[in-house]
Amino acid sequence: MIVAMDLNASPVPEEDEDIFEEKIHVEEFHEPEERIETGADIARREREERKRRLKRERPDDRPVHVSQSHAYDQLFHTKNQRSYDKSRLPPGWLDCPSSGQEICCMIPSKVPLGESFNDCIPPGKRYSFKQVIHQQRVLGRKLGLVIDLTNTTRYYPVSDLKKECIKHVKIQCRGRNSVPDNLSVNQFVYEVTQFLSRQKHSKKYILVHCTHGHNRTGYMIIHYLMRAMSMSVTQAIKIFSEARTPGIYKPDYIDALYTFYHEKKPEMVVCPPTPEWKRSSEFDLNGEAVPDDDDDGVPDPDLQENHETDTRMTNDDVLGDEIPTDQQDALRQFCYQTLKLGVGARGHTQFPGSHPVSLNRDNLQLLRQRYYYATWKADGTRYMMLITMDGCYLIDRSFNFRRVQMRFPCRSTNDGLGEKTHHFTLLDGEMVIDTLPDSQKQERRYLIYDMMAINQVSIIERPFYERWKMLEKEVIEPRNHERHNIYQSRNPYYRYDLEPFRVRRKDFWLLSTVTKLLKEFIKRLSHEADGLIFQGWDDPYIPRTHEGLLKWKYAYLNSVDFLFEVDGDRELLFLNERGKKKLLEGNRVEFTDGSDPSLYSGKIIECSWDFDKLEWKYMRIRTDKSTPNEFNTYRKVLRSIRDNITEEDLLNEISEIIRLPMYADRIRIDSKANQHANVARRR
Ligand SMILES: Nc1nc2c(ncn2[C@@H]2O[C@H](COP(=O)(O)OP(=O)(O)OP(=O)(O)O)[C@@H](O)[C@H]2O)c(=O)[nH]1
Repeated sequence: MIVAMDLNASPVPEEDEDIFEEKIHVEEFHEPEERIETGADIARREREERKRRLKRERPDDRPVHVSQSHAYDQLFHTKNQRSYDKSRLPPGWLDCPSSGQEICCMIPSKVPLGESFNDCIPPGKRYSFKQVIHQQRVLGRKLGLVIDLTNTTRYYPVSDLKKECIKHVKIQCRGRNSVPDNLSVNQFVYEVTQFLSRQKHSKKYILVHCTHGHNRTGYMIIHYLMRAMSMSVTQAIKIFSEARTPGIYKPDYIDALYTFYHEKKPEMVVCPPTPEWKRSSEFDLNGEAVPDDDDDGVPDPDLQENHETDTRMTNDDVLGDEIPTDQQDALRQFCYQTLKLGVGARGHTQFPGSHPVSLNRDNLQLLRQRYYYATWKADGTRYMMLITMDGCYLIDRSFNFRRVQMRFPCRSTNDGLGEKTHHFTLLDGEMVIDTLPDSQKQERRYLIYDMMAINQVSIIERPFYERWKMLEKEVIEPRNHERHNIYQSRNPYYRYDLEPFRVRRKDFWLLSTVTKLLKEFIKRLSHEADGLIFQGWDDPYIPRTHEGLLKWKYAYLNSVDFLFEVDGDRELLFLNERGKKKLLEGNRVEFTDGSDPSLYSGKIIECSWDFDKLEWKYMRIRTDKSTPNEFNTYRKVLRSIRDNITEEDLLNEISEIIRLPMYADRIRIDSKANQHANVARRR
């Protein structure tokens, strides 16, 4: 084959670049015109200048080594400068070792190139799926899955794999200066976990590849190791670098792993230099810098933006990372099973958390009949939280799961710290933002008020006081213990202070302290509170509406969440009834800030009742909710508004209750039991 080489032509953008397709598009469909330099152009120009400078100032003054294979790379690279031939070789590919050692059934590999690349590759260097399958078979391995992390589909036809009954999963990652995003990482870990859990009789292997099988591949495999096994980032990096020498060679990727897992990078950890086969491919035959997907030139603007930290926190901030839909379905099922709920007409789609009812003159009597404790009603955002070994999930009111990186060690059984972490422990609580009074510094805190499962065992039928005590002993204490003894733990580099929020168990008090709670404690809180919760001390956890779980709010804060719609000149308020929209006739809402109502159309708005004007008053948009309140809830709130139990009414009622013999007896029994428990613990 004769190839005309133009050694002076400027370098071509490399593989894995969507801008490549865009460029063709621009050239084909647009009239040539004078172009204003865009941000991307400037970045590209600066990157090229930097490369040229780098080349001039190579610190060790090494000559630019151009291997024979590299000459091949360049030959075809240059050949394709004009034609944008789909069979360009990725730079450095020929000399890059094909695959590494097995890590938990995963084989890190460079991208296999389909038969259409054969003209560009000398026979001994070919590495298509034909060779991959053969090489692995010689090593006694059968492939069952290929995870492809490249940002293009041009390297091989997936039909090569179908013929061999090998599943192909594409998780498109950009490479270049940015690490794979967190959703892609979650997808990768989920695919590997699912594949391995389905292995029955014969063991099958997973080929993981990006372009060269080092940075993106290493980043993903290390994430898997971190989540599947209990180890530190340093250990996981070492395992990968031993299996695929030299491992990850981009410092940003290594730093991102430490940051993600909240670990301090030990000083002894140094990023390996770029391998020779890669380094030489950074320069073309003309000595020009070649930008490519493993370029570590100009920082990615997206990454830079993430460093901005001085934004104020709000309760509407979206926390955590999206997870694959299939994984979410499986986790939803676990919640339903734990809470012993059948699958209704709407499947597992409804948020199953326990919900209090508003206090009215009737259910106020419950406080006399049953034994209650009280707490403040924290006004942040409601989440259930599912802790698993491979991640911790916040579950919002729309029953959506998002992954957050947190650590929850189990109570130690033999004094060794942090040996195991919780796995399928389900909690309920409220996320609040504490503002420290002096510095105005904000801290996000998850206040846990219930526990429904511990390490896969449902405990919803146990009385509340047992669940609450267990929560302290099994979740809070081990975490605090490890935090305060981190240097003796298995991972002394873990930094709890870098987690996205702090964690605390919510306190509950005897009814006799409600006056203090209302008049002093709530005022001193550093987060919002909008009333009180009365919790039955012996109650099981009741999913959805719990008629015995009572909330009291100041009447002016009693609120309903409506779906608001504007239809022509009509403003409509809707509620929910059995999954359908129900129009509330004859009700209107006033937007006190004078804003245009059409701005709120289609939104869920929280409204309180204006006693003077006898109409609803807009409070805020509920971004955390996708449906309005149930019609039934609305009726209860209305009743509570009408009954208008004032602070004075409530305190009078409580002062009578605490004088009842039933209440005093129970306190005596409880405090005796507590004394016994304390003595036993001290022994
Ligand atoms: N069970 C319980 N709930 C609490 C506690 N502290 C705060 N809450 C919150 O109180 C909420 C119920 O009160 P509502 O006033 O009905 O809730 P809301 O935040 O307005 O939400 P919607 O009812 O959906 O409008 C629960 O969803 C919890 O998030 C607590 O100690 N126990």
